[in-house]
Amino acid sequence: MSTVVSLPLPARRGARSPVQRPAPRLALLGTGTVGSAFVARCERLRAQGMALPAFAWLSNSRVLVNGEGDPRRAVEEARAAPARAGGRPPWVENEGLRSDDIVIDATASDGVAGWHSEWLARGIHMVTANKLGNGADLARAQAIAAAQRERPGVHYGDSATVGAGLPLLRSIRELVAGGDRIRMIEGVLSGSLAWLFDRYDGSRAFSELVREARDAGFTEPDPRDDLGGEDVRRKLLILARAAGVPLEPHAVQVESLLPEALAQATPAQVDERLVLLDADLAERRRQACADGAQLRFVGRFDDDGISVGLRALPDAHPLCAGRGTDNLVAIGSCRYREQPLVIRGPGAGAEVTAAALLDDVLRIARAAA
Ligand SMILES: NC(=O)C1=CN([C@@H]2O[C@H](COP(=O)(O)OP(=O)(O)OC[C@H]3O[C@@H](n4cnc5c(N)ncnc54)[C@H](OP(=O)(O)O)[C@@H]3O)[C@@H](O)[C@H]2O)C=CC1
Ligand SMILES: N[C@@H](CC=O)C(=O)O
Repeated sequence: MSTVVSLPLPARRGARSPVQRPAPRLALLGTGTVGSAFVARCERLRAQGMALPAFAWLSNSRVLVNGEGDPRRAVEEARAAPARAGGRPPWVENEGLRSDDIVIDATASDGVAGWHSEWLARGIHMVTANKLGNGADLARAQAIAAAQRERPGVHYGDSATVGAGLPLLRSIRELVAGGDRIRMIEGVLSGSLAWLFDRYDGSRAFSELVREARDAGFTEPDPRDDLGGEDVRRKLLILARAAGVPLEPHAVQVESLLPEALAQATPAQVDERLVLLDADLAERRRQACADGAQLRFVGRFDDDGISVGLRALPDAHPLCAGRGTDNLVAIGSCRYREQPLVIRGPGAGAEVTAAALLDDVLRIARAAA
């Protein structure tokens, strides 16, 4: 067997040597469910021979750890770090990032989301699972879009923010870029609520299932963000804005599942107050069954408005077809006028979300190569 070795071509006389740009590095914010799954996936694929940028550092709200050794150990170290007393998060003063590095936001932090446009403006790419960049105040989403316009080679990877990487955002952006107009988006956009209402057959209390969904990593760090409709509000805003409709959060009518005493609970009180969900949901389920219907938490955007809430849908309704954490979303447009484009698949969980983050990282790294 012969081995072919490619030798560098001699530089042409007088030709300028290409400027050596340092290789992009990864900086991970968040070492919880999604962040640790992201590191595990990177290191698994790296061990299989995939070329991936190296980690510069990893950080949570308590500590920043150098990622240049074994990033899995760095995650363990970060997760074991003691609580930090107040003040700014550890990465703020010492992030040391340079142009072309890639920040991965695997937090649910509003403060971190406030930095997205700042990093883009500095030529640092962003990849995010955190929906508070494009799914919170319109001004913040517009600042992110403006920073991207001003730095055309700098990327904002947000596939993980809706459908945990299902090709929802991508499809909408491609339709719009092709001259289509999005007229309607309707569907089940919460993986945890999809799982809860798929499982909720009356044999177990709803609150018990919420704990299971939280422990499985399907809910937001605070499950009230799912139960109150906030998570679906954010996702619908992200989709609507991607469709070119610049909506403010208050434009979304949200029907929350949270009783007042649970909505007002401190984080430490949430677990014991989850039982307050049970009576109302048991009654809604009983009524739905009597009517030959099923409960589904649905978001809808169209020319008449944008809303989020629990619906009792006939058993045969297409939105009742999802199983487990499936998201199931219909997109109506000028092109898809008679029959909507339908996208369905798992919409929550550490593994799919970590894969979506890594897909975005790889797209950026390959574009930069
Ligand atoms: N779970 C899922 O299926 C999906 C989740 N997502 C999104 O992924 C994100 C992360 O979710 P998940 O992993 O479940 O959440 P976790 O609560 O498990 O982890 C959150 C992490 O963020 C860290 N963090 C919080 N504030 C800061 C800060 N200011 N600076 C640095 N780190 C900070 C926390 O650190 P500490 O431990 O020190 O508090 C923790 O490590 C969320 O935005 C969620 O919406 C998106 C799609 C699907
Ligand atoms: N909590 C979210 C996780 C993914 O975005 C959900 O339930 O869908």
